[in-house]
Amino acid sequence: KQIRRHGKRLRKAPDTLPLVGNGILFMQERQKLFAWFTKCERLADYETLQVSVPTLPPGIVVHDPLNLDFIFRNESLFSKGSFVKSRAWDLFGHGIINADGEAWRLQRKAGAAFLSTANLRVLTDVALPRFLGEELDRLKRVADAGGTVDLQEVFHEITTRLMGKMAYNMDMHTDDAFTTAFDHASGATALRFQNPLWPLTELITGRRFRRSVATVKSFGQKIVASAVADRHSSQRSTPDPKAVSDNTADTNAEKLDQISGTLIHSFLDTIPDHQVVADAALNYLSAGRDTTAQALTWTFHLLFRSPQALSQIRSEALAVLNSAPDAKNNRGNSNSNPLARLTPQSLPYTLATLYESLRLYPPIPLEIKQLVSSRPVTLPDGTVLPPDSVVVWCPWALGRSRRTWGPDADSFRPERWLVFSDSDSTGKKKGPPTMVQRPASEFPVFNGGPRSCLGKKMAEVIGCQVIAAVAVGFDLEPVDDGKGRGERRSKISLTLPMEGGLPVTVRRRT
Ligand code: HEM
Repeated sequence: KQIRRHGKRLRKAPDTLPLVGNGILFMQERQKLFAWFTKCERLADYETLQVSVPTLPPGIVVHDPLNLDFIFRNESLFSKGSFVKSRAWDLFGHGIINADGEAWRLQRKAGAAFLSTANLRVLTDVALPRFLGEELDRLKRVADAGGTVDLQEVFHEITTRLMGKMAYNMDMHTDDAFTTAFDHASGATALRFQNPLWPLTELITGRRFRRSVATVKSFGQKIVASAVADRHSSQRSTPDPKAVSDNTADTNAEKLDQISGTLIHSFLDTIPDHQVVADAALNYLSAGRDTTAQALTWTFHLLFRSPQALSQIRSEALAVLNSAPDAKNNRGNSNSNPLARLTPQSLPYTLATLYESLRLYPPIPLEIKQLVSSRPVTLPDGTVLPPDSVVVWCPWALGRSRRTWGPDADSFRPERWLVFSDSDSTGKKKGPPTMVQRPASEFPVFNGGPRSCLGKKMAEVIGCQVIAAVAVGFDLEPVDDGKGRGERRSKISLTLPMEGGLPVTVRRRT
């Protein structure tokens, strides 16, 4: 079907071939696909382009922020649809990433309670300093032995342990069978979106995928069984976050224990079917841990090539660590770990660095929605979409848009995220900077509208504390494996893992 704007056919995306349309192009490896989306964005200058693949519904690639804003605001029209759900079903099942309606609402509500301000405070003050501290000790041991370590794996271990303890009250690690199985299943699911013949292909190559999904699902059941056992032993229901924030006399360990398992217990309180609870748990685990660990990995990849930014992060963090603890925020009580003072509020340059890295390397680099309406819908630019149309946007390409970000869109420049409200008579900037706020339609890295990411604040907290602590504590040097400091690739996945990890040598800083 031809899609039209103001009565005229939409321009086709570049490299569209007769008969096969963009079918062969979409099967390219993902780095080439990202480059192609970037090329589309630059050619289109915000214009909506048509894409087509034989046997699939008609599709468009969206670039205009006005269109994206409309899509976010009309979430009930532009949802996952059968196009996304059928491909993601095996891995995500009834979980929030795939769910609509009541099932989605319940999981979103439970997630919002889990990510409450009080819980994030325990994350900043207790849980993160504990698990980050253990990984910092590991880095020290590697440094003393003169060895190397995969930084991506270090970050993954921190986010896995955090989510494991806080959400499920479980001791989780990255070297388990679940992680390997999930990585494989995520890659195979991503391939389903690129290959229109996936049901046939999987008849031949799908065995490992099915095994991986089975391992993932059985891990979901293990999470549920552990929470049910927890309930029986302690007669526990959903922990009350207020009890934590109100009682400053509690020790840190008590605070963490009180909130541990908040998420899974609130699922068990509200969702009767344990299979749905297991899917919900697995979805949150993948949404929370992989994205954040990958964001940290790409941030350090960028910092290795920008010594000036790295040194600014170190100065900022040292100034915070060397200043008097902030009694008002209770960051200086005897319970507090100094790492707890490394927060997004105290580290504006570090937060800007995280955002700049997310702009260039968005952990969810491609988004696909489907028009679920029995009637055509007109986008703000006049594009008339027939029912079932597939709508695609590429945060990877939109983050590199020169029209949105300026001629230096390809450059890593954290300063672009900071504004100084005050400058002296010589024009020198005074006072602390504030973060530039970009609408989700221009910076869709955390999605927008009612289904925007629930964990943005959690990601900011983890990002700032980890980046600052690692930068202050260590000199890291990427291992010269032929790739050195050059461009790195992402391996096939629904998210953006760095292919081959980020191996580094480690030296302690005094
Ligand atoms: C840098 C880190 C992160 C990035 C870039 C990110 C990005 C996103 C994006 C793009 C979506 C929409 C995906 C879709 O189309 O379905 C999303 C959804 C979601 N994210 Fe995040 N995320 C991050 C970290 C987190 C964390 C730490 C959590 C905490 C558990 C989290 C929880 C969720 C949840 C629950 C959803 C589903 C929301 C819904 O469908 O209502 N995310 N995230």
